[in-house]
Amino acid sequence: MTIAKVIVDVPSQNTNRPFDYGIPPQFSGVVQPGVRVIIPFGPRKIMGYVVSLTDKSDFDKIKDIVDVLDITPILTTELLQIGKWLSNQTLSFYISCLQVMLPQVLKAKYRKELWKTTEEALPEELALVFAGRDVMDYEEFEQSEVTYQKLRKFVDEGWIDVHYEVKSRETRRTTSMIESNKDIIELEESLVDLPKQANKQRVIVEHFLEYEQPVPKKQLLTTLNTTAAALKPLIEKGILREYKQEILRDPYGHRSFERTQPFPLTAEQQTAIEPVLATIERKEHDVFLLHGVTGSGKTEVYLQSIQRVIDDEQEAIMLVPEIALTPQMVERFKGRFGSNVAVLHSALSAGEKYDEWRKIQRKEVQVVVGARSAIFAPFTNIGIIIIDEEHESSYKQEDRTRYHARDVAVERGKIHSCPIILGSATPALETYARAVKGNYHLLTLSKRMNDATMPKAELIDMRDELHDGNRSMFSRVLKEKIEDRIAKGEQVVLFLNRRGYATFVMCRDCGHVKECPHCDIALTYHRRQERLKCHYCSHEEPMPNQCPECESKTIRYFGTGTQKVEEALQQLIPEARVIRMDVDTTRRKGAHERLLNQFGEKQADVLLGTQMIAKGLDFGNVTLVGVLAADSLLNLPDFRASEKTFQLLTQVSGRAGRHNLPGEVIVQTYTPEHYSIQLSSEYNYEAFFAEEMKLRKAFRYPPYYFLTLFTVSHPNQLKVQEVTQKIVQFMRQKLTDEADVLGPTPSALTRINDRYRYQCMVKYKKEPEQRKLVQRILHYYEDEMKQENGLQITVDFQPYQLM
Ligand SMILES: Nc1ncnc2c1ncn2[C@@H]1O[C@H](COP(=O)(O)OP(=O)(O)OP(=O)(O)O)[C@@H](O)[C@H]1O
Ligand SMILES: [Zn+2]
Ligand SMILES: [Zn+2]
Repeated sequence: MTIAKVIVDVPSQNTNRPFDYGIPPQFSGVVQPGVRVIIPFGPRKIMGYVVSLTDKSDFDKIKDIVDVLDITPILTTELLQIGKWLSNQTLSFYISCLQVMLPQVLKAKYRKELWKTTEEALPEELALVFAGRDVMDYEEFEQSEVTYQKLRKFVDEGWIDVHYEVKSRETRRTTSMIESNKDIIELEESLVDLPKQANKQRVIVEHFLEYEQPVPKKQLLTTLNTTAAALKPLIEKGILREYKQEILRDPYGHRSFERTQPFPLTAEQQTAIEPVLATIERKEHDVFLLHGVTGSGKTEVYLQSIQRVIDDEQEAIMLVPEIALTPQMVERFKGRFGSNVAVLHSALSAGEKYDEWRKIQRKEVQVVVGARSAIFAPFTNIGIIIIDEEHESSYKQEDRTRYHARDVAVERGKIHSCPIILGSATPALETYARAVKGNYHLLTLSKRMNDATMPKAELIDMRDELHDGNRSMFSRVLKEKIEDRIAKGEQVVLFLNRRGYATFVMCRDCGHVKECPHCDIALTYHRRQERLKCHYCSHEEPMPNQCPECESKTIRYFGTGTQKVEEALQQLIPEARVIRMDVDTTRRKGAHERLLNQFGEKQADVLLGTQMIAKGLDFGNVTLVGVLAADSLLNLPDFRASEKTFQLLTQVSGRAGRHNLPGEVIVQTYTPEHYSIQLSSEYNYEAFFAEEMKLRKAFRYPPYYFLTLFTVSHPNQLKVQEVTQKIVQFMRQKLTDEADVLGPTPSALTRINDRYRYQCMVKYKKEPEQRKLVQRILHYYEDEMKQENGLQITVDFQPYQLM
């Protein structure tokens, strides 16, 4: 094998295929599929991934690989195959699909430099910026007056050249180790040879006479209460040896986890787990939907299924939504499987993530618990993949490679011939429909643990409150019940949906709302810095002290942020001890954990928060859950709005009465008659499913139809309209009559970052030609899309964000 097929690190249509490179003799045997290499590409050197080896190339002249970055492949052959599949599924570039599977630090960083390529004096304009240097940073050059056109000209004329230097961001942490370099007898002899006054050296040598094992330098010096100065002569004389050993950063290293034993399963759990265990045993692929009400013991079923896989010497991937990856959750897995677990989530630093990933790669663990991207864990012998809260939209990646972790799981499950468990109290409509049809295997847990009942939910019509003169954001019932729990020493969870509840700034005189100058969206007021920020671009500005329209001084912030709720609650019930959990209070590392611990230790009566507290929390003393504005999600322009509302209300309600004390839920709403609010308060998933399916059928939405969403953006509004119109026409012409092609429509967020956005939505049942057609569109616009700040067309074959 003398030729490597390489996917180069250039995401574009023309380079979206393997390129052939020769393997020079010094790298033969080292270059294998899945390693990263440095290759010449045009005038520069870049990184690429070897995807296969071959003996023959169709090209006469090929260049050689310059360098190899990995000794062990970082992508398994299976993952290379998954990458290819992903690229076909999502129509993303192959290179992007390979990179999405790897930790951040393994993606190369390039330093761009300008090199002087002549001995002659540079033209004046250039000489000015180079200021006597031969090499300069490209970024610095960009700050200068010289235009890109001029740069181009200078390069063409041979004065200067653009150089790329590939830098790996990979960092490894090492520690110094000390070991004896002699056998026991020689050591004893050296003891005799030591100068009389060298007491410290003597102590060190005696240590190694007693203990043979290598020991970390730091530890050695502290236990023997000595310094490096005493060690140095011993190393110089060759008695001891110092070497570097890699240590993996362990984000949970400072914590010890109490080991837990498997519970004897309840009859329901037993019935649910049996078919899963049987599938593991037979090494078969199957997809299970574990539909279990909140608190029914789904996690215990996961844990025991994983245990079986470990006993079989296989590996397990456990996905949980990012926001549910709480310390409590990690503890449950670490508690059962100890150091056999790697944890991957976004709160870890890039280095920590890389080290957790390497534990998987080096086969030091058999289990990974992580958010979406953990689905690409480089295990080679997977025995089960579990996705908890499978309905969560965070399993869908929303940029570049628009994959859904659920699809990747099923694909990997087929390759590894292993079962998949999708678990939820409120499965996605698509998933439940598949289970009903028999494509997935339905398992049900209908009862809560310890015969606890589902908490009784009461709907409060906030319009009545207003009529009766209560202008506060707390209904009278909710206030009374909070006071009652505080008196009894029980705890309360208050939930506020963040979406649609940002605090915006409005003038009370003229109604003017302060919007972002670059996006069609109201700015959000950030109290601590007294500034207004846009959540879509980075724009920010100070809070104005008068209205820019009418100059009135009555400009105020509106809306109900968690901060405002906290203030209102403190006014209403001054004795309440409140812990607020939102993006602001949990930004600092470890803050999340600290706040939850405080609540668990009953240092507060009320836990007030956003989505962050809706899932995964298991506190026995919580007997009341209050939902402040149940309908805030209902009004989003999204066909899944009702489904999301139902899911969220069910999740939040599930936090109450989980152990011995009975729970209660108060749901405040302006639309108590809405079916998703009604049915969630009755915990009736089946009825909700039936109702929602009728609507989906009538309006031709998933799961009855598939959707493809094109989003076109450009700084010029006319241009966007024109391109979207063309796409609509083309798709209408080429697709069958069965497909609905809708548009061009302005997106719900019509302008982001000074770019206008329009969309075209295709609803269809079966269009085998569709991907080819989309590819033709992308090809057609390729040149325009390459221009900086030019046209952008994104295509999503499974859209979740419709804005
Ligand atoms: N077989 C069992 N015997 C005794 N206790 C159990 C058993 N299975 C689970 N539990 C306990 O019951 C409680 C609820 O279980 P668990 O959290 O697994 O439910 P869940 O369905 O995952 O809940 P949710 O979806 O609401 O997070 C936990 O405290 C768990 O330790
Ligand atoms: Zn005004
Ligand atoms: Zn903006």
